[in-house]
Parts: sequence; C-alpha cells; structure tokens
Amino acid sequence: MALSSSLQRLLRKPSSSSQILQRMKLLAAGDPSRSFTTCEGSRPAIVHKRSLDILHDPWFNKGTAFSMTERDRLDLRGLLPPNHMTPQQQIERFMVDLKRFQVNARDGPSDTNALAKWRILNRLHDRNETMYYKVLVENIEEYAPIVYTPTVGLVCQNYSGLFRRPRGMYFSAADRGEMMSMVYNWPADQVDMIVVTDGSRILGLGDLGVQGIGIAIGKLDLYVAAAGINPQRVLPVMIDVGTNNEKLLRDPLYLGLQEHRLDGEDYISVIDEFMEAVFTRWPHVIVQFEDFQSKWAFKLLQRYRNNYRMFNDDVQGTAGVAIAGLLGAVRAQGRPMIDFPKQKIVVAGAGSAGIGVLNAARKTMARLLGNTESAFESARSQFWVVDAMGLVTESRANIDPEALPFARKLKELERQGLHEGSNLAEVVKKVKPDVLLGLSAVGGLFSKEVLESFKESSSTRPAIFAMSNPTKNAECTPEEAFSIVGDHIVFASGSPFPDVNLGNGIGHCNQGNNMYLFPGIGLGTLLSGARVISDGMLQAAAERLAGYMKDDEVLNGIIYPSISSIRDITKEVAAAVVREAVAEDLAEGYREMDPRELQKLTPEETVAYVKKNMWDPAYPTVVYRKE
Ligand SMILES: NC(=O)c1ccc[n+]([C@@H]2O[C@H](COP(=O)([O-])OP(=O)(O)OC[C@H]3O[C@@H](n4cnc5c(N)ncnc54)[C@H](O)[C@@H]3O)[C@@H](O)[C@H]2O)c1
Ligand SMILES: O=C(O)C[C@H](O)C(=O)O
Ligand SMILES: [Mg+2]
Repeated sequence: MALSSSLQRLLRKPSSSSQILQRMKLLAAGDPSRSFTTCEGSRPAIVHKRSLDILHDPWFNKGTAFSMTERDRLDLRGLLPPNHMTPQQQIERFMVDLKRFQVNARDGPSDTNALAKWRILNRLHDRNETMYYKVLVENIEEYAPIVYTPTVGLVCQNYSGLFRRPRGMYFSAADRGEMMSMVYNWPADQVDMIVVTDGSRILGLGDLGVQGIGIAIGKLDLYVAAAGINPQRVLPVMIDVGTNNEKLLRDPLYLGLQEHRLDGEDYISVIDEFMEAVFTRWPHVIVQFEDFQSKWAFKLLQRYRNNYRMFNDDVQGTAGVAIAGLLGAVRAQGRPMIDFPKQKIVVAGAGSAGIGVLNAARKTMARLLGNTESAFESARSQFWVVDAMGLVTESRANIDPEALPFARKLKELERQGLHEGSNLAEVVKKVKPDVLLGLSAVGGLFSKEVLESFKESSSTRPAIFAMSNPTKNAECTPEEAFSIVGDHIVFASGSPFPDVNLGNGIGHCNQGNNMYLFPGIGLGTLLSGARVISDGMLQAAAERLAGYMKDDEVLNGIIYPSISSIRDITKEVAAAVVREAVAEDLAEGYREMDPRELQKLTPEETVAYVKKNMWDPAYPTVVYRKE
C-alpha cells in the first residue's frame, strides 16, 4: 500500500498529541483488518466478547472512550469511571502524565520514585495476580508503603494520569435506578469483601472525587496480602456522587462526574440503592466503608450496621488500633493495663477518626472500672478534645452531636485556666496529659510550642500519636518528637517513618495504622459468617492486637508489631473475631463449618481454622474443560 505524503510525514515525526491521534486514525484506515474505529462512519467492529473481556483485550479496548450506549450494549456499565472521554482527551491525559513523569524524573521530588514503583507493581497486578500478591506478601514491609499509605494518597491525587485499566466498579449518581442490574456486570459470582468510598475525604487530602477509588484498591491489596482473602473475590467500589473539589470540577481530564456532590436524601438514596444491589447479588459479602467525610460516616454506620455485614474502617478500625496503642503506652510506663482509666488524653481532631477513638477509649476505661454507669460517666473527664476551633466545651455553639459527650464542663475548666476555644498548646500546658493524639489531618500541628508544652507531661513516659495520613499530614515527625520532648517518649504515626537514631539508642517509630485490624475484622467476619459486626467483635480484635505485643518490646517503646508479621497478626485477630461472634451467637457459619462446629473449636483450633482458609499466592495446575 502506498503511503500518502501526509501519512509519511506524520509517521516520521508525530510531535503533538493531535498528530499522534491522526497518525493512529490513518493507520487504522489503511488496515481494515484492525478494528480501530475512531473515524466517524467507519465500519463497526464486531466483537464476540462482553464486559471485562473487552476491556482486557488491547484490540477492542477503548477505555474511557466507550460511549454510554456502547457501555450499555456491551455490559460495561459500572466497569469504567463515569466520565466519557474523547480519544483526543484520552491521549492528552496520557501525554500529560508521560511529560510530568519525564520532568519529575529529571528534577522532581523523590515522590517520583514511589510512583514509579507503584506503576511497575500495578502493571504486574494487571497481568499476573498470583505473582503480584506473592511479591507483596514476601516483601510487605517494603511495598505496603507503595500500594497503601502513603503512596496510595499520591496515586489518588494523580489518578487521572495514572489510570490505565479499570479495577473495581463505579456507581454514579447518573446510575440511579440501574444499580441492581449493573452489579451483574461484575464477572465474579462470589464476592467476599467490598471496600467502598465516595472519595469525599481521602486520607488527609480532602475531596478527591472519583480518584478515591485508589484507596479502595489499596485497602483490598492488604485484604489479600495480610488476610489471605482470595483476590478473585474482592471488589473495590467507587460511588461517584460528584465532587466539591473545584479544581477537579474544572479539570477537562477529570474522570468523574463534574457536578457538585449530592446531599441529603438524594445522597442517602444512592448509597441505599448500592447497598441493596450488592447484598442482593452477594448476600454474604462484607462491606467496608472507607474515607467518607465524617458528616456521613457516622450516619451511614448507624443506618446500616444492624442490618448489613458492614463496618466503617476510619471510625471503628482506627479506634481499635488506637486502643491497642494506648494500652501499650500504659504498659510502656511499667504499669498494668488496669491503670488506663487514669490516663489524661488530649485528642486533636474530632472527625470520624477522632470521635471513633474517643468513644472506644471511653468505653474501654469504663469496662476496666467495672462497666457501671458511673464508671462510664467518670471516664469522660479523662479526655480533652481540640478541633479546628480549639478546645471543645459545652459552651460551643452548634456543637457537633458526636463531639457533645466530650465537651468539657465550664466549671472544671475554670480551675484549669482553660476556656472554650483554648488553643492546643495552652491545653497541653495546663492539662499535662499522658497522651497527645492527633487525628486532625493537619501536618505539623504538634508544633515546637505544643511539643515544648508536652515536656511537662505528668507521665513518666509521655506518648505521642501523630496518626494523620499521609506523611505530610502527620502532626509531627518522630525526629521532632524525640528531639523536643525527650528520648523517653513513646511515638506512633499513621504513615511509616524510619526509627530515629538517638545516639545512645533507637527511638522507635511505631506505625499506628488501622491496617493492623481491618483485614482481621473482615476475615473473622467472613469465617464466622457473623450476621453483623458487633462492638464486641471489634473490641476482641483490638484486645488481641494489644496482647500480641510482648512485655520486653513494649518496655522498649515498641507498641505495634512489625508490618512484616502482618499475616500472622491478622490470623490471630481474625480468630479472636470468630470466637467473639460465636460467643455472641452472631455466627452463622462458613461453608462446611456450621455454627455448632465453630462453637466446638478451641482457641488454638480456631487459629488453625483461620489459617487453613487464608489464600496463598501459589500457582494452581491449570486444566482446560469445555463449558
Ligand atoms: N492512622 C490511622 O489509622 C488513621 C485512620 C483514620 C484516619 N486517619 C487520619 O486522620 C485524619 C483525620 O481523619 P477524619 O476522618 O477524622 O477527618 P475529618 O475531616 O473528619 O476530621 C478532622 C478533624 O480535625 C479537626 N481539625 C482541623 N484543623 C485542626 C486544628 N488546627 N487543630 C485541631 N483540630 C483540627 C477538624 O475540626 C475535624 O474535627 C486524616 O489525616 C486521616 O488520614 C488515620
Ligand atoms: O488509609 C490509611 O492509611 C489509614 C486510614 O484509613 C486513613 O484514612 O488515613
Ligand atoms: Mg481511611
């Protein structure tokens, strides 16, 4: 075939993205056997495939350029981000990403390395699940910070550029009334675990809209790697109800709905429809709510937790991990756990995570004090809560009902010289707390002044929990904490930091992250067949994590285990959850293990049962059988 002069020119030097597109069109037009149908009026490509099989076929795949009618015809609805892109926009998105990578690799921040690792791992994930998870399981300490916090935050922020092959399902406000049929577009007949987000509060990075799907994918990577949930039975979900992120609303390359978030009843009806659809198709699925803004996190938890197998990781998983760490901090002082109710705790941040921790810590104190009404009441006075408007007191106008139980009484405050809105440094100075815990999403909030005040803590071993994610949002770094407050502190952060060299020893940097609990909560719920996820099951998980640490480790300031043992920890946590579900008569059994069989298991047998049901990344022998 003779090439036209314009085609010859383009083939030699495609310099702009439009020229590249034109080149592809010309090539496609010149070879009709290739079904690349970008030109109007060209012959349709006949496919004998549907659904994901098309998206995974490089010849037929158009990714986000599949039109809405094509998505319906080909069972693709829900398998792609909602925004339809033109081929030109697709190429622009790709080129922007490619160029940014080139520039960053030359003179950008070190984040580029992490993102490059993520890309390589992601490509492996796309072509060989078993190998991908084997790499993760065997190198979890090194790669959890890539597939999970903190790099996953960067991935979400850059998702428009990084998006290649879709993973998981997208339900959007435009799909109302369709979700019950859309769930059948997912190829797996069995789904054990869904992690769902609406992208409204991704880590401490705010509203990232549809790009938040990355966090659901990252959490499920840990479900597979740490809990041994079969990767064929996990489903990341993004519910795209719009975004209030003005930058994304204006970005022509954004992949989600470009309208403001639904609110009120409209919002709830979308989430209701999603829950009904997934539980209709997969009645035994477990749904983990992730990174919903606190405005909805509590309401949705209350709405669903008694009827569905669901939990909110930021509220409940975080609470359990914090409790385990707080108990560890008591033991690190050489005191018994029973002394926990005497700890004075300042919490910075009263959102979904902060309030979750406060409620759980108060209940734990009350239990240690005999679980009476008055114990519960007196435990309240161990907490001082500081949010964006300062110390929360009963005189706060329009106080958030979730924070109300922790609002300080004005009378008590007068004695302490504090008032409504006192700033964090003042509160720390006056209270002299044993623990300073941050879930504020404000990087550097534990400033020099705050840490200087904390030096006057009445504890022999003050504890700092800078739990906000990702790394840049940590309330302080371990270097700042050890150098200002002293070598004797206990330190934990939500994102990983290296240990600190103190000259005469090591300042341990513990990772206080809900990853130590959510995989075990999910696995234990699955293997017990619990109808719902009770407070008792969550408490059992937290206690098992706390008990995992040995005295000598804790006395050395190591209050959380090494992530390299996360599979073992998860197995133990899951077994504790199974046993509690059985004890509370919530367990309905799993496969051949009916509730009576579960009840007969000893603690050791429960652990063995869990271990036996964890998926290992090993190749099976593959055989062909005609359908
Ligand atoms: N380590 C973990 O396992 C873990 C788990 C969940 C959440 N987190 C992190 O916690 C952070 C908060 O999450 P969330 O869901 O509660 O968010 P949120 O937006 O619901 O709450 C943030 C809270 O911080 C308060 N705040 C803001 N500025 C402040 C300031 N200057 N001083 C004191 N308080 C301030 C806000 O008033 C609000 O109460 C995020 O960074 C998230 O990544 C960590
Ligand atoms: O995702 C994490 O690393 C922890 C937590 O769920 C968060 O929202 O920060
Ligand atoms: Mg989260």
